[in-house]
Amino acid sequence: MTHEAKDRLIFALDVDEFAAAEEWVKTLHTNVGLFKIGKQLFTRCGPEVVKMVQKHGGQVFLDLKYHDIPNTVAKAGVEACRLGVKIFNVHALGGEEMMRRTVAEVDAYCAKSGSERPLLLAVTILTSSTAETLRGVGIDRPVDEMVVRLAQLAKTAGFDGVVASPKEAALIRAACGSDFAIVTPGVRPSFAALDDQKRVSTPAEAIAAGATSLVIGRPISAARNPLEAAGKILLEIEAALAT
Ligand SMILES: O=C(O)c1cc(=O)[nH]c(=O)n1[C@@H]1O[C@H](COP(=O)(O)O)[C@@H](O)[C@H]1O
Repeated sequence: MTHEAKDRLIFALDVDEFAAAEEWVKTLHTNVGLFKIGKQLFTRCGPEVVKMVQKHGGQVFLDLKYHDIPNTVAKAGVEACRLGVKIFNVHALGGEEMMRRTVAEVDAYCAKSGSERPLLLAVTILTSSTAETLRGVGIDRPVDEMVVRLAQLAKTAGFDGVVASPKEAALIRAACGSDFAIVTPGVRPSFAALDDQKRVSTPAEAIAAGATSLVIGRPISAARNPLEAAGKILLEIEAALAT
């Protein structure tokens, strides 16, 4: 496998125990470059679990989806830098000022400390949401319009990319240009179940639409042979990159 494909595969460590997380990292690190630590695992285990992934040679996507007043999110972002994570994210719905302040404080911290600057991603509209979900919170716009609008806002604020459904990757690529990262969850290889995801694509479709990395959890963790499932996904990513 080339590093190219492996570094585009992000495994969602959606487990509640340190030992289970470590087992996954040991099992998958040959086929997976980045491990996503989300709210469940981080709330249970804290920064120690970030260090554990790094100790095994994996890189960390800290998926805490910050959404708060600008000062609070910017300061949380600096703490994410201090942990040495490769990627962290916020909700684009937190607004332009929240994102701008975060970029400014992260840049200042990294310049001063000499640490590598993480990739800053903004979540657009969650892949579990539909037009009905948006209407329920008073947003009467179509999902794809909101996604593009939030992606453009993130780019204007200085963010490196977005988290979005692969269904909207092509629209984001067209609106935000070629050097903007598009990280897509909601990816389901043909061998996997949909679970609670609603707007999904296969790995090949996601890459062809312009996704730069894929976040995949249950299609790997629920597979009979998870390492083999990750390997099949890598092959699909490689084939899509070659076309
Ligand atoms: O930010 C995310 O990672 C994320 C955003 C989104 O819109 N949808 C989404 O599913 N996710 C995350 O991506 C992962 C998807 O996991 P699976 O559905 O098991 O592949 C979960 O950890 C979600 O929290």
